Amino acid sequence: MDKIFLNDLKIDTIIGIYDWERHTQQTLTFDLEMDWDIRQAAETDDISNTLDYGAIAQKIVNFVKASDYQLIETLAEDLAQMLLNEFSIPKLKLTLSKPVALHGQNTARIVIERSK
Ligand SMILES: Nc1nc2c(c(=O)[nH]1)N=C([C@H](O)[C@@H](O)CO)CN2
Repeated sequence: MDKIFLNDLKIDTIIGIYDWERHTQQTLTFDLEMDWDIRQAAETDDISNTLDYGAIAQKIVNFVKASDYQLIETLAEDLAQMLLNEFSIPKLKLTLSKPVALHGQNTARIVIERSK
């Protein structure tokens, strides 16, 4: 299957389980891999025959900015379900990365694959 990628989408939002995280925005990074057969779009050169990654990016930004989850798991799951409902994506892989300070500056990351 062909893939359409949307990588390195950085969005500030409220996320986390600790008191300070409930009033301080943090920058999350999203990477999205979407299954899509690109041949019809390539033949017609028509945006309506493909997944518009610009429209998808805008939906992700709006969704994440309005959210205030505690866990990255919940955000990833709800975001994936929203994308499957709003767009004709047959299957997606979503990577969500969050900066954390555990032993120096680290990155926590979650990767989920979901399909319709
Ligand atoms: N599996 C998870 N573990 C942790 C999460 C999480 O969302 N999923 N969150 C935190 C804190 O919010 C942390 O990110 C603050 O730096 C800790 N563990």
